[in-house]
Amino acid sequence: MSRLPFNSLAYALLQAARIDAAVFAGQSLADNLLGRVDVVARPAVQDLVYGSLRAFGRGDFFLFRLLERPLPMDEIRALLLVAIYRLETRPEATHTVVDQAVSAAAEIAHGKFRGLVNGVLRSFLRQQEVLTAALANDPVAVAQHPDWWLAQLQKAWPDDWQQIVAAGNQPPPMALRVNRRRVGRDDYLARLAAVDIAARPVGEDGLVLERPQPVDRLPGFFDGLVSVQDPGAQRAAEILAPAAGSRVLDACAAPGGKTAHLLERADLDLLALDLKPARCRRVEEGLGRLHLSATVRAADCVKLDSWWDGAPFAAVLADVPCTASGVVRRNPDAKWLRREADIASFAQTQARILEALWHVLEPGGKLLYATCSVFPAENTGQIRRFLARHDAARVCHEEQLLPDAERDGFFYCLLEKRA
Ligand SMILES: C[S@@+](CC[C@H](N)C(=O)[O-])C[C@H]1O[C@@H](n2cnc3c(N)ncnc32)[C@H](O)[C@@H]1O
Repeated sequence: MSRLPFNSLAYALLQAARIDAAVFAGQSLADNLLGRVDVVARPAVQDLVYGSLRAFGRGDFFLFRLLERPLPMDEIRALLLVAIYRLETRPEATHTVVDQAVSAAAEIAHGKFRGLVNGVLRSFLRQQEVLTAALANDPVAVAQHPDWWLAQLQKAWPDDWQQIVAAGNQPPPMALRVNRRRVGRDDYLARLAAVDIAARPVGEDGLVLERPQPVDRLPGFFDGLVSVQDPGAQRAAEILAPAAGSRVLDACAAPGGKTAHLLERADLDLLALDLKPARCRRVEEGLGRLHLSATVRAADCVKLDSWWDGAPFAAVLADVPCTASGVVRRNPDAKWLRREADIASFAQTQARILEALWHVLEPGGKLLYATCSVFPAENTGQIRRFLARHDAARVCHEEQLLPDAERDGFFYCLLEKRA
């Protein structure tokens, strides 16, 4: 238990350091690590965690030069990274930040490292200009992505890799999907304007907000008028666009953003599967808020015997698990936790899922393969290998979205099974 007041910077720094340390130990932010933080401090902690992890390559560069010997404690290293991030991004009242970091250090390992934290942060402030100039020669520190990741991007996207990296280092934009069953997009824009929230249309149902907002500020959110969803993710329902009344499978559905979008656009006989029961509950909660309905089941979509009744589907969405290399700004931990070999391992899993789902698609039916990755082995490479195995498969549409100020990075390939 910490004795620090929940609204103090010291508490926020301490909690952010503990979460960063958990990430360095292999845990994912997706495991709701922020849930353990007092709700008063959560926005501040979230900013420190996401910001320091996005900038980890930079912070690590500084620490390597500031420390005389490696640190024995990951929580202290994380505290220094978080404090340096804060000092760099909000350079006012730097001495207060140092003092608050020292108070946070008092809560770790019986306060043994208070002097070290004080000394390292004060050296950082003294040497900040020189260290920042030196950073220009270190590609990992400048790009804030691991070297193998940069090499993959440079090979796949020789003209665009810098844009991809820059987008990955920014805080993500916040976008909404207007529930067209309940409200028109122009009407909803007017409702937002009435509460001083500026937004612009994107795609068929989307709105990008000028500034992120807590969902309780969004008119009608709890009544299902809108959902938070990236415009890149909204392309799935736009591309698959199953006809009203058709039998549709969403095979990797949780947390259910694309399931809901499909149902907002047409009345469907939709089966939503996900491997994990807890994640299936999130699909159900989302559908409940939006007043939509589908059959939701926890199942491994590859094991057809466990869930398939033998009746084929007219449309299948295969939004497969992937490296998430197109959405690093939303999961800044992922780029540091992943290893290069994960690309091949995801590609194998994806191939197994694609193979199984092809089997349940009716002749003449359409399957949309989707990833939120920018690595070709999971995208065009995957499809090329699939086409080599299946003569009846035809590509109707393919698109690779690269992350930018408006959208996350996604890949889509719409395949038709020739009758
Ligand atoms: C990219 S996410 C899906 C996002 C979702 N379509 C949405 O738009 O909200 C991939 C999901 O696939 C699930 N998954 C992974 N392997 C699976 C399998 N073999 N069968 C069913 N679901 C699987 C994961 O639990 C995860 O929830």
